[in-house]
Amino acid sequence: IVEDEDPFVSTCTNRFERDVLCNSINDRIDWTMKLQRKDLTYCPASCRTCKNYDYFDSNAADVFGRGFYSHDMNGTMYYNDGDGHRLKIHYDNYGNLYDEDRNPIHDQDGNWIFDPSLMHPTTPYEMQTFYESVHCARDFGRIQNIWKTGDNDRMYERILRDFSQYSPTVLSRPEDSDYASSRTAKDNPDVGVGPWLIQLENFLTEEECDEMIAQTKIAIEGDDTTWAGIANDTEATQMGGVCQSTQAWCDPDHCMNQEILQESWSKIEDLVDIPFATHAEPVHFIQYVPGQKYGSHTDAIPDEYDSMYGPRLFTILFYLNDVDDGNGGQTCFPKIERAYPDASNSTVFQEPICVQPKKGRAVIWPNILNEIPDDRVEIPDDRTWHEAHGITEGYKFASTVWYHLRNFSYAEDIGCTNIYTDGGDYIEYGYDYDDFDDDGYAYEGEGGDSYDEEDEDSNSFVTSNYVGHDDEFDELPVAYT
Ligand SMILES: O=C(O)CCC(=O)C(=O)O
Ligand SMILES: [Fe+2]
Repeated sequence: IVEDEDPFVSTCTNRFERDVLCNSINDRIDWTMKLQRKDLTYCPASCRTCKNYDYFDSNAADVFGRGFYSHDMNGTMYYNDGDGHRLKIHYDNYGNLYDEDRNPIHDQDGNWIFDPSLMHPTTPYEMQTFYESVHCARDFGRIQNIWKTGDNDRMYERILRDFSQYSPTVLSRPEDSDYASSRTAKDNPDVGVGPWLIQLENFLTEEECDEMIAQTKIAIEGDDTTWAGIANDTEATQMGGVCQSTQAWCDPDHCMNQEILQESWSKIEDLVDIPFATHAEPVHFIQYVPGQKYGSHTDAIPDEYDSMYGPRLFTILFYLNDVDDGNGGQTCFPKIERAYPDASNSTVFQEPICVQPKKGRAVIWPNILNEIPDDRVEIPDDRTWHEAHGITEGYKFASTVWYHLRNFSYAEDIGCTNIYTDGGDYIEYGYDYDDFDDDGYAYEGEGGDSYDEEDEDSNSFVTSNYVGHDDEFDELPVAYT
């Protein structure tokens, strides 16, 4: 039973929500502990969330055959038998109903009354879905957005104004920004029009870059990969071949705590003016060897939009080593419009904007639009799709910092970021029925062997982040004149 002092519970004033709903969830959590999810010892995030799970409002005459059941505001369930009797009732994991003395309740045909809407999820997949939808639902009342409409533009403008030490270059900017008024696509064909895209030089020091490379290698090669969502070549193939690099997340307990990297984190926090510890995802590392590339994709993950921690506001990509011009490795933005008038004043399109990897260089771009309607419905910015060209020799090391609209570390603390924190497990447990046996238990071992296109809809992380389609390139940008 939950404790009143629990801050999560105190927001749930209705005993029904607290005791009936929360206990029913807790019952189920036990036997899914093998999934290594955090135990749910408190009420779902808020009463608002609980209300979505108000099973008991309906008149259930059709289930009972006669009479109906109901609940009072204290959360006690009643069976109204149609003969004027109102009995307290209970139910079990299978939705079977019991009277106050825990005897089965039968309908007039002698069948034990059962309500499927009360049935507990039976497979880890169902459990996981239920757990996440209730426990990890967005809580509008208590979890605030860190940005409002306009903050997106303001950040890039502030970077241009206040961070000359990084020699910022504008690769693209909104048509109507203050900055744009002095430069248009016409008089500066190199500048893209649409989303912000800013390049910064020497943002990370040599030492910081080397440390990140060292940490990337530890995450990829070492045993200590507790927080490493490694997507290797084999899995890349399963992901539709888009992401053919080796990737890992910086372990919050080790990698993120490295002394030398504290300076990097604080520089990033100064740059974007949003708390790093709360709103940034643990840093993501990428290693490329010849033959590997990263196909066109967006860093915006649709399923995150309604999540507790919200979408990725922007991406800061850091290059950790130099890659010579001729050796590939560029990050390109094929959808950003870049145009200039030719002799006859009609519009000519240029090649996509590309950035060459250079040690310490950073590029920053938005993943959501400047407008945040109602301060709650965020819109992904589809213009910042990007791809990384393959390299022809050596290595390319890069890292990405993703900031979220809402508090990521809070969501992490209460077990609501498992698509990240379980790392490689997201494939093993990746919402994939095929990974569970008939009794609903996850198969031992590697898992992830059954990922295929059909699973896309049910596997939010893998598909929405990594699976892009080459025909994205077929859309010509809209002319800008
Ligand atoms: O390596 C690059 O240039 C791009 C990496 C990237 O797009 C990502 O990590 O999401
Ligand atoms: Fe990306």
